[in-house]
Amino acid sequence: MRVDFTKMHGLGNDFVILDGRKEALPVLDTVTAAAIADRRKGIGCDQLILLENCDQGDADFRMRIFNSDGGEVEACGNAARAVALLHGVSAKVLTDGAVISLEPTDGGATVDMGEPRFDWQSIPLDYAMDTASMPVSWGPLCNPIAVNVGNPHVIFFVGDTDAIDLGNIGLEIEHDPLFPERVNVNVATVQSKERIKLNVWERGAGLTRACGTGACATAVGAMRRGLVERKVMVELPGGALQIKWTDDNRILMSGPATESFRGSFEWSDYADGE
Ligand SMILES: N[C@H](CCC[C@H](N)C(=O)O)C(=O)O
Repeated sequence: MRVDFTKMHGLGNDFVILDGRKEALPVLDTVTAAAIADRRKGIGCDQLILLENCDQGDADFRMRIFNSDGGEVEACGNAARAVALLHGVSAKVLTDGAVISLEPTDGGATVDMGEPRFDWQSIPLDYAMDTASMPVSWGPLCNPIAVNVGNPHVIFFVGDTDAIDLGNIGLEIEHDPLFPERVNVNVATVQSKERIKLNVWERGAGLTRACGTGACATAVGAMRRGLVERKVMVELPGGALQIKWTDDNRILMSGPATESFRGSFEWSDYADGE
């Protein structure tokens, strides 16, 4: 079966988007997702995004998210903006993490990512702990905050995020038994009450040029510690996102999204054993 795709990115965090809403696609399993996402033998992307029809409540459609390791996860902020641009009009989208609201803007989108969760069971952690100031450390990284913004994040605030070799320490923290569903690792520097500099090691994808949910989690974590205002710019290697934590406890993320190209592939070239 020949399948069409759209290649997109949000600040360099890139996606292959498959739209199964008009024509049902074959079942997408972990092995096939990883093969399509593979940058050497596949099309290559940080996350594979699958759009599907859904009859759930007020959602217009469903967005499924597969990291480049093939694992299906709950949330992807940059992909949400890309899907908003692709869809072209406002929409409510069902994800495994929450029903999110997409609002296309000129060259990007604003996404209501829902409410943050801070209790240790919602991150989740393996045992009870104060998620606002965790008494743990890995090398130079210590005393993080943990937030779930649909997916799990741990955030370290340091003096200079670029001085931390996240490519070396990220994998160890991602797979630490403290995080039973693994974790996205954020290392941030608060530059002012309105600006944060951030690098992210993503669960199931490694270092990426940007991480929308990481920007959301880091901004809310910094706000929770009183380090920044409730509207901040988060500067990632690929560019900046505006994050706002509203008075009614919603996280609003605004930023660009870009369509790179469109193409098609033979499903059997990537499916396992088909
Ligand atoms: N690696 C993340 C999913 C993608 C998040 C990131 N690409 C974003 O823009 O939010 C996870 O496993 O939770």
